[in-house]
Amino acid sequence: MLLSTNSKKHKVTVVGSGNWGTAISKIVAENTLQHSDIFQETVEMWVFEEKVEVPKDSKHYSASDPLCQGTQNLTELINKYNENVKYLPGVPLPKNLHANPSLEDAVRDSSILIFNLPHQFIIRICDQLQGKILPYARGISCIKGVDVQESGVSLFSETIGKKLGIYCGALSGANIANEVAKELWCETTIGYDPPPLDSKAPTPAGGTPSQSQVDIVSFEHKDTSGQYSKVKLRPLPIDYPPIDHGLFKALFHRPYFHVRVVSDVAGVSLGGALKNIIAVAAGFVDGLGWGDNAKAAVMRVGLLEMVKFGTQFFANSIDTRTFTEESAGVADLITSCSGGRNFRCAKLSVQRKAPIEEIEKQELNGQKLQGTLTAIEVNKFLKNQGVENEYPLFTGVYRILQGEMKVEEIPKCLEC
Ligand SMILES: NC(=O)C1=CN([C@@H]2O[C@H](COP(=O)(O)OP(=O)(O)OC[C@H]3O[C@@H](n4cnc5c(N)ncnc54)[C@H](O)[C@@H]3O)[C@@H](O)[C@H]2O)C=CC1
Ligand SMILES: O=C(CO)COP(=O)(O)O
Repeated sequence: MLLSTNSKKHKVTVVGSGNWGTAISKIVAENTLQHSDIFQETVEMWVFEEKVEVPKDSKHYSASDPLCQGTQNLTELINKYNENVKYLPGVPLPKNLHANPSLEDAVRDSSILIFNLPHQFIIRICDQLQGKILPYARGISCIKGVDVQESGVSLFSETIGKKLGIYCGALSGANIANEVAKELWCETTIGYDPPPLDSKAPTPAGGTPSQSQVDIVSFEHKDTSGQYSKVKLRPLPIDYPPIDHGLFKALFHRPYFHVRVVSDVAGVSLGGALKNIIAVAAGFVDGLGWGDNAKAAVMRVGLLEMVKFGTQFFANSIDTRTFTEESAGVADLITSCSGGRNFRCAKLSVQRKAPIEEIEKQELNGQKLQGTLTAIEVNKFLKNQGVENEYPLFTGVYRILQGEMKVEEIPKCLEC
């Protein structure tokens, strides 16, 4: 347990409750109990409410239980059974995790916000959150995707930060949610690098000002088009424990979930987004029965394209060693190309000769692929930049998804 002399405790909310959203909520709720001197024990998990039936093979199913009759609100089922019977079935959740269908209520008074939902939904959620969160909250984005707009591409950690006026870091790694939820050992990477503190702020006995002593720090986001936008970062009131690398380790590290905290938010975010395109390619070649060598070749070329993309478009903010040295890079690429959903659905789409969107609907029970959308979004950006041909694997995946290229042509496109 970390010792704290601060009078206020951090309240933590997880925005999202899918497969990974629920697994991360479990981890965080275990840690708020363990570190109850710095965190409020109850963790709020915002749930996009939907009607769900308790499956007949669930251990909770009983013909005499009114909650097992017909469809019920997912939040009620989660709170009654301490299990997300739809998105993380069979995994007991801590009792201090509270499923909340109201976004506004879930984030009220939370000083730490964890964003964990499919990337296509986050912008709308941020719009709904504006003015509803503590102005001095800090965020961590677990989202794997990039935000492509007319002006350029930005990381979701940046987009969230800009839209909500807060600082937001990122968490990503080789973390297939079902394995993590079963407490099988793995590693993850957290990127957190808030802006330098205002040196004019009063300092204790000549020391460096802590986050809580600074009035307002403005920091700049720059997207790939070179556009700057200023965000005023509100100070954390002095009575909270400071939010730093140590605090995030306390919040996320578990004996089965090993956390490394780094400063390279761009590397952590981009690695998680781009590897999903490569996992789709790996699934395609595996679907043809081409074996592990072909898959390894796709991964090699994909890793090079990840490094090139980071160097070309995020030169000022990225450390591309994150791709080769951290869980958020090569390790995530390997696990995703071995057993991730993007890989599995792409493989089935080739085997069944069916569009991948159809497989997604048939196989994932409401879970969402990120690689297919990301391939389309990244392609739009690369086209705008006039460099589509410099990324043959990313472009090949896009063309296959559009029906403009055959999976069998992947080797040809990698040689050109
Ligand atoms: N599942 C995994 O193994 C891992 C996933 N990730 C990443 O974490 C992020 C979240 O993924 P998951 O939690 O697995 O999600 P998921 O793939 O399970 O998606 C289902 C979630 O989307 C929500 N949803 C559906 N329609 C919505 C709407 N209109 N508005 C808001 N939410 C809606 C559902 O309520 C449900 O919570 C993604 O970016 C993913 O790439 C990262 C590591 C592991
Ligand atoms: O990101 C993941 C593992 O780290 C999961 O990838 P999928 O979304 O392809 O399952």
